Amino acid sequence: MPARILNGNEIAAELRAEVAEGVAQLTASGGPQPGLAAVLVGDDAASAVYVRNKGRACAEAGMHSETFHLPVDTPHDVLLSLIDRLNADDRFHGILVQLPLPAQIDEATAIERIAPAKDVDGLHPVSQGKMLQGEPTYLPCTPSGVQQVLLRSGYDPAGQHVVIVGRSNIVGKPLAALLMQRSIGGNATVTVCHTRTRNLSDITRQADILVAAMGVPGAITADMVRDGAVVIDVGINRVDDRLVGDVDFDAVAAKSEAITPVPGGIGPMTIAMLLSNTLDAARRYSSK
Ligand SMILES: Nc1nc2c(c(=O)[nH]1)N[C@@H](CN(C=O)c1ccc(C(=O)N[C@@H](CCC(=O)O)C(=O)O)cc1)CN2
Repeated sequence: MPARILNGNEIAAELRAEVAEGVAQLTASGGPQPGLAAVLVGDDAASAVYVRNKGRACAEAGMHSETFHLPVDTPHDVLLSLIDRLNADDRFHGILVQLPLPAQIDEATAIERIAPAKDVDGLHPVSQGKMLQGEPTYLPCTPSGVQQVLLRSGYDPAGQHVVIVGRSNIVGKPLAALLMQRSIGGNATVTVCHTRTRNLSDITRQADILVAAMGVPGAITADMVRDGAVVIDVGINRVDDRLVGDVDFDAVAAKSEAITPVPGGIGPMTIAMLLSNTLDAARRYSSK
C-alpha cells in the first residue's frame, strides 16, 4: 500500500479559516484587530519569501501586519531599539524576528528582547520554560504545526514512540518537550537523536512516529524506517533550485503508513500556527 500523504497545505488552510473566524468574532465583540510585526534583517531570499507569506496570510485572516525591513549591516543595538519600540506599540499584539539573523547580531539576545506577552513565535526562554512546565503559553510554531498535523490526521502521539532526529532550539528540543507533555497531543515516549548519536538507524527503526529535523537533504533513507511508521519531514532544503526535505521521500513513502511531503507538509503549518498565536495574543490583550 502506498503511504497516505499528509497534506500540510490543506490542514493549514483549515486552521487559517478557523483563525479568520476567531478574528471576526473578536472584532465583532469590540476587541482589537490582531496585529503582527515582522522584523526582517538583511536580504536572505528565503526569509523574504517567508515574511511575505506571513503578511499575506495575516491579511487573508483579517489581521493587521507590518514588516520592518532593516539592512544586512544593522548594528545589534539598532535592532534591539526597534524591538523595544514594537514592544510598546499597542497596534502589535505579536512580534517575530525572522531567523536566521546576520552574524553581527546575537540571535538569543534579540529573541529575549521581545516582550514575552508578544512572543507569538514561542521562541523566548520564558515561553519555552512555561511550555516545559506544562503552563499555558505561546507554543513554537513548527513544533505545534507538527503536533496539529498528527492530531488532525488521526495519529495521536499518546503512547507512541516518537523519534526526533535533530536538536535545534526552534524544532527538535521544543518538539520533544511538547510531545511528552501530559496533555492532548502529548503523552508520547520521545527519543531525541543528533549528530553524536551512535547507531542512529537502530533507534530510528524503533519509531512509531519518526520526525526528521536535521536540515540534511535526503538523510533519512528507507533502511532507517520501520514498515508502517508515520514519517514527518521538517527539513526544507534547496537543492539545484528544488525544495527537498530531510527524508528520501519516494523510498521511505513506499514502506511507511503516512508521510508529509516537502513542499506542502510542515512548512505551511508554521505560518498557520503563527496566526493562531497572534489571535491568542490579541485575545489576551483585550481581556487585560
Ligand atoms: N522567527 C522565525 N524564523 C524562522 C522560523 C520560525 O518559525 N520563526 N521557521 C523557519 C522559516 N519559516 C518561518 O519563518 C518557514 C519556512 C517554510 C515555510 C513554508 O511554507 N514552506 C513551503 C515552501 C515555501 C517555498 O517555496 O520556499 C513548504 O514547505 O511547502 C513557512 C515558514 C526558519 N526561520
